[in-house]
Amino acid sequence: MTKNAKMIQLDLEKISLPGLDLERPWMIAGPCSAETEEQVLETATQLSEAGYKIFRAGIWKPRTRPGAFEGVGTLGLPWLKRVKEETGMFVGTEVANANHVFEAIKAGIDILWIGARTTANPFAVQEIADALKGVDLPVLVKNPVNPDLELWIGALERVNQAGIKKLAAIHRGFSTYDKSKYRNHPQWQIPIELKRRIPNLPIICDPSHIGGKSELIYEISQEAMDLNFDGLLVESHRCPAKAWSDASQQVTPTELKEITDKIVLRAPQIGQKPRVTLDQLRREIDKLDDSVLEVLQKRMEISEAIGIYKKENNITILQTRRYDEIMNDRKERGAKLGLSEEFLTALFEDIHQESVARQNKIMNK
Ligand SMILES: O=C(O)C(=O)C[C@]1(C(=O)O)C=C[C@@H](O)C=C1
Repeated sequence: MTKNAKMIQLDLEKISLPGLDLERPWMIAGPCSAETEEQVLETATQLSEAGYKIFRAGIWKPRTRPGAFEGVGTLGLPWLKRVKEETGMFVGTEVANANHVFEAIKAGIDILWIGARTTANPFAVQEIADALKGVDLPVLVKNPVNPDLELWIGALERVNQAGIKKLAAIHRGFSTYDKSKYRNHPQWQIPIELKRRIPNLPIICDPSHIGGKSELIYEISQEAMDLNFDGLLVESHRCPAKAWSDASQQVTPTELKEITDKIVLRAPQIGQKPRVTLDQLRREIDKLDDSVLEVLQKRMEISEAIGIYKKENNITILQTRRYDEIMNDRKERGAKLGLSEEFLTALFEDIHQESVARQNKIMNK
């Protein structure tokens, strides 16, 4: 990701729903999938009683493997209509093709979103964008499954160019092959960079898909709020254990209420008073970062010297045993300093990659 990449201009309007003042954090809650009319209505009623105003339910579910529950399809749309009529909630669902868009609009759905697997496919996004021409609904675009910010921005641009101005992004984390505590790694730097490049674009976090487990929803939601996200899209089911899809990441409406009540909302702007100390702290960080840069530059110089030695002596660039030794030692010593293993792994992986790249240049000069 290039940090000095251009700012993106989107023609955006504040997201609004008739009669609803969207306050931070906007909450969109409901089951992963609409399963039965009764399950939809009961979950919505419980959520509405807990104070939530926007209901979500998946009608069309792209599943990884065939044979899994793929959603009830258009059969579920009248159930969402009943949710609107009986609870007064607004309703939202995911669309993955033009037909879904037409059906959802016909059924009076208030909010549409594009899922991660769809965002990864520009043809599919363009088809949806074309189907949305002339529509004035809020549309949310999830990040693509792979950590590709340009692809995410491209999807937002396609929808915006179709005339959708009530646009927001949903951060649902990124697929990884590595084992981690997350189902989809948050890679917070990507939504942060999105916010930097399109400052007026609201971003909602989907802690259910990032965490993959109900126990992680609170900490991910809190982190999103501390990063000044605008809202949360959370999966909630009347009985998570019996859910037909994503059972482990759903919470009951009561549990969701406990989670949201615990979230601390911090001010997005820095006030006048703490400014002095904040400025001082920032100067200290500036000085420390100078030292970090100097150390990195010195390390790369040494790496280049090793590169010359390797070239002259016909030795391969990659030395896995040494790399392993470095990783284990830095993680062990870093842990004693209170630095997380995840952070150190990513840091030393990046350093090693840059070091290898420099030696590669020398080798092949
Ligand atoms: O020790 C070496 O051989 C180096 O070139 C240094 C270094 C590193 O940057 O840490 C780089 C490449 C190797 O795979 C292992 C380690």
